Amino acid sequence: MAEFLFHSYKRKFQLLILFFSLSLTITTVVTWRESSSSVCLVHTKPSSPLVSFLERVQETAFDTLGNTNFDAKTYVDLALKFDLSATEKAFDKLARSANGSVSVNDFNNFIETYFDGAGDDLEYSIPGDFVPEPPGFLPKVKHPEVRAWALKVHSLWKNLSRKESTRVKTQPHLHTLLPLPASFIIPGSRFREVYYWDSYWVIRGLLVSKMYKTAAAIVTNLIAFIEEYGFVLNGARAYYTNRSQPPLLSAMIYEIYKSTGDVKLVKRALPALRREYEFWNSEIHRVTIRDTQGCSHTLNHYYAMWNKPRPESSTTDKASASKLLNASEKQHFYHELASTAESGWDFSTRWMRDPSEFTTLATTSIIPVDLNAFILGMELNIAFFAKVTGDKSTAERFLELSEFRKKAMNSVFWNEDMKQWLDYWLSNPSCEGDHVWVAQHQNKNIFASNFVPLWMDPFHSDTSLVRKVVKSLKTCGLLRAHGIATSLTESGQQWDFPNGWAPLQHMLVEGLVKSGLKEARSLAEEIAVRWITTNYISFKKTGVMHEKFDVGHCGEFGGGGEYVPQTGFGWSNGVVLAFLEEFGWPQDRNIDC
Ligand SMILES: OC[C@H]1O[C@H](O[C@H]2O[C@H](CO)[C@@H](O)[C@H](O)[C@H]2O)[C@H](O)[C@@H](O)[C@@H]1O
Repeated sequence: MAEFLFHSYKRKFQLLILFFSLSLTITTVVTWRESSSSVCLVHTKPSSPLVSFLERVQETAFDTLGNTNFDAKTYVDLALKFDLSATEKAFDKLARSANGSVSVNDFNNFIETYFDGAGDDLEYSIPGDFVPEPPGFLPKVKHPEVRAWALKVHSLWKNLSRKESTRVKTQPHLHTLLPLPASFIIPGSRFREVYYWDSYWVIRGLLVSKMYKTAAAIVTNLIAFIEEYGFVLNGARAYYTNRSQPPLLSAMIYEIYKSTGDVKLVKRALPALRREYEFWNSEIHRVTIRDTQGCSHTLNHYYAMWNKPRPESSTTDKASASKLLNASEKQHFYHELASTAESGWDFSTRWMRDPSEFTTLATTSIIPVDLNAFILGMELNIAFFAKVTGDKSTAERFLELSEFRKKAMNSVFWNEDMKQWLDYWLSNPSCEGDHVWVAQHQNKNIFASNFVPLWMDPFHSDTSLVRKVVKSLKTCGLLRAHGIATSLTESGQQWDFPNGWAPLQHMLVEGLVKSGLKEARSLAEEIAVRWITTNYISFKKTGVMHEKFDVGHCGEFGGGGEYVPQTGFGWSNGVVLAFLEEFGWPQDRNIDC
């Protein structure tokens, strides 16, 4: 009887939810996530037949070629030479052994016959606004060696600039690469497509390089995502359509506008930004929490519309999930994996209930400090753009929203003892309605993200607050010989100690600088000098720019995580250029470890 009632209630509720889902701008399928303690709804996007097929190819590649030098992403980036049904037929005809492998020879022949290589559907394109030494480039960099290196970093935009081959547009069904209206800058190496949050720091670098058109082209692509999907995708691939990444599009447009005064761009972007704002505030990303005074606050969390292995890491995700017992636990874990990828911090102990157990990832049960700081920034930027375009009521509405969020962040995240903003763990899964704030649920572990609100105007303009935060940043253990560590936990995950990431250095440094406080600027410069030095020394040793660095060892790039360290690298280049623009490099300052 109880079971019957539960299922009939479940069906009615499901119908209700389906009705509401239709009104969401994103079309998702609603499924249930059941665990011993709760029943949650999970919104998921359907998979594309091409992506599902390429996952099978990836699986066979893994079984056939083994783990050495294996990168799962390569296989979902392959482009078909013939249509899917012909390719699938040939694949199904391959002779297999009991474990699903085929002979290396047969497999290689199949790949060669039926596919273009990963990245073959992209072409190098020298940006039209690139010049070897732009007039007015880095006027404060006087040291000849540093200047020569900065010019090399600037010239890397040529290596990282791509446009899609026309086939992507004319035969999109053969590609997982999504058709884009303009050319773009990629992060580098295996990341051969445009990425969302990486683009912010790429654009910061492009602005230093005076490449305004290249910067605007990137933004054009991201706006096109919103027009097509209702949000900015993690990256330009069919397998990234189930999630976004940290929302920084409005910040990109703000920076471009500041450099160019391009009102036309602002006008074009505004409706898209409002749509993006709706996406981040739709049911799946929204959490309501009541504070100790009884005030209700609305904040946001990460939530991917996916509960299967991530196609670009399918073999890895299945292996990680293998210790979980049932299908529902696996689905739950896959949902958390994809939601963590939405955070950009994939992966980190920050998101794990038990830092020693990867399968305890619980990102959707956390209200993250940095995400809410980014959305606060979005509210302020939309208000600013509305003002620029003469839309007074929108400007007022978004300013009011930013006030609400600031209050919410103060109530939910701020910890007066630690002088940091702390992520908040929801006491029950985020699917279960309103939450009541309790002090023990602030995550007391130290992460660089605990300082990200400083990047936002309402926080860095508060002098007494900045003084406290500066003290905390200096003493909390994150400040290392060669930059700010991501966390204090050495887990082997890439968004943990001892790795330092360019975006984290930049947000903290810029927040300190913007406060206008002398002591904050001097800490900012100290961090920037350490970071520039390690980037430079590693470049001298390896000839390339790296994706992440080991902040404990001068000139050493970072490691850990699920793929080998990558080079190129968009955001590292952007941050080095932005730091050199801000602080310069005097002739008499050595650059050495
Ligand atoms: O292939 C695994 C994951 O790779 C990406 O994440 C990492 O690289 C991105 C590009 O530089 C970066 O934005 C992200 O912060 C990194 O952790 C990708 O974004 C993930 O979705 C993907 O699963």
